[in-house]
Amino acid sequence: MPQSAVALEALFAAAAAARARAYAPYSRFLVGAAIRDGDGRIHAGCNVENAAYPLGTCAEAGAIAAMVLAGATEIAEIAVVGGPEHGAELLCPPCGGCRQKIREFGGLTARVHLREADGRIRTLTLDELLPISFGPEHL
Ligand SMILES: O=c1ccn([C@H]2C[C@H](O)[C@@H](CO)O2)c(=O)[nH]1
Ligand SMILES: [Zn+2]
Repeated sequence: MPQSAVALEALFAAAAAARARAYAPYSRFLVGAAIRDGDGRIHAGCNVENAAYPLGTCAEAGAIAAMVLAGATEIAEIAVVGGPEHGAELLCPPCGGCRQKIREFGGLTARVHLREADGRIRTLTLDELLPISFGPEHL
């Protein structure tokens, strides 16, 4: 079934609103992510950096934590937006660690939506972003 453009717009709007809350005083690269769970609910997160640099967390991790706190454990789709604080939005693909975190709750079929600098939306499955991956069913 083709996805409604309105529903996708709502997911990107939630990701952009989360990005506006990002705490990124060190990289000054602001990221927002929004998940639609298996029940259609949206959960968002932003990156949160730390003076002890490696302790910073990605926006996707924040959105996953919000989803789990809300009682959901299935990622149907996730939108990610990012870019420098004082500059145009850029394509912001999830880092390797975030791909694995999405894998935990989204399986191979979770859809990952990214937005190009020109506004064009690119959609990939988790399996395309993280082929031959390790997941909960291996244990
Ligand atoms: O998947 C990613 C990759 C990077 N960042 C954040 C981490 C850091 O705060 C900033 C620059 O790496 O972007 C995310 O939020 N998600
Ligand atoms: Zn990440």
